[in-house]
Amino acid sequence: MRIVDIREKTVSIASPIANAYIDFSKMTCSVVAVVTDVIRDGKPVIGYGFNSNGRYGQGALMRDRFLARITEADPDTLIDHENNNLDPFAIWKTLMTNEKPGGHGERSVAVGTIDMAVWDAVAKIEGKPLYRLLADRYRDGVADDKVWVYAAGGYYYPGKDQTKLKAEMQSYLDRGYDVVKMKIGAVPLDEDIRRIEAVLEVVGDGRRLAVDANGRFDLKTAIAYAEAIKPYNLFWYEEIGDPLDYALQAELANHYELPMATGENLFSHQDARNLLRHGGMRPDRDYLQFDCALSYGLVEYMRTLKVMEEMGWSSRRVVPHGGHQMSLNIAAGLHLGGNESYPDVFQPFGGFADGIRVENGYVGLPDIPGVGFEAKSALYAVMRELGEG
Ligand SMILES: O=C([O-])CC(=O)C(=O)O
Ligand SMILES: [Mg+2]
Repeated sequence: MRIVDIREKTVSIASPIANAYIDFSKMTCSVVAVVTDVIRDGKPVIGYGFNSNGRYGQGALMRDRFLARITEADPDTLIDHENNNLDPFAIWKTLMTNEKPGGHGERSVAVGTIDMAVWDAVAKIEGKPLYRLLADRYRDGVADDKVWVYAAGGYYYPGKDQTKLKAEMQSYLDRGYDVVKMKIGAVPLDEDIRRIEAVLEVVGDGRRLAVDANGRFDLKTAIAYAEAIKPYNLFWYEEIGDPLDYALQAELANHYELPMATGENLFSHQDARNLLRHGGMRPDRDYLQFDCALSYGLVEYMRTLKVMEEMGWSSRRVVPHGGHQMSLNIAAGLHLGGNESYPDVFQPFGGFADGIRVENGYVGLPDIPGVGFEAKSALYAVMRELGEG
């Protein structure tokens, strides 16, 4: 058994949307196909991955160094002999050969994307949905059969008035979501408050609305927003200041007792540990949003979950960023608290399997081998073109 080829391509996920920090007018994403010599149903098993959103495609790093490390390795060193399968941990170690510690940036995205494709292949070789494989291997066979998801959107874009914002949020509720999320921080505070109040007219209760500042605020602005939104009792207040400013995050706990969320721009278990050590995050109410696709993949994610456990955090406090099926599998298989969902943005990468409806805020997973990409036809068309083309 061996990996015979790894292919990558960069695709556009550009759109006119903007958060408080960036617009997505030039956003790209990498798609990876790991082609194996294992035959299932008469065809070679191909694992697929993509790099979530928010960081650009990583083709250059993959082509320059990561892909060759795998294709040049002795295939036998990449095999899990006990399970007669590929070994994602050995593959990860090979990918990270001669990489110094620290400075977890773009390479974590390149590795996270390849790792997703490897796990997809592993689950396909084993003939199980990935969440089932994860539960069987790491959680005594107990998987969640559905995952809590919230609808993320509420972006800024040209010409978007409150009528459109309200219609967007109403459409999420109509599609079965209980909690929605909107962007804040790109306009003055009083204007954001009017936007929040407009959305509250739709969702009814602050506990059904989360807000995301995308790391925009300095401490003074962060506190001003905290004071202003407190009366609404929102679901969470997300990524308030710079993702690496743990002191700012810690100070906010002195000004805002309600739930906060952060972590989507922390890309390693060491960074996650620093957040938990120094960021004042509260395990009884706050949420962590690490995204495996951006942060060295599931192999590293397991280390992050271990760090959390050692520091007294339940895995149920993690609701990953990224709205992708990989995190949905991790959520169901490793017992996270839920997953983000992008019902409308970042298509065809956002969203879950075709034909599985969200009901009362929960979504099920397709019963097919792998991550489930084949059950999302528009996404699978992009992947298949790379893997089989
Ligand atoms: O706008 C983005 O970059 C995405 C984001 O923060 C989120 O989904 O939480
Ligand atoms: Mg966010």
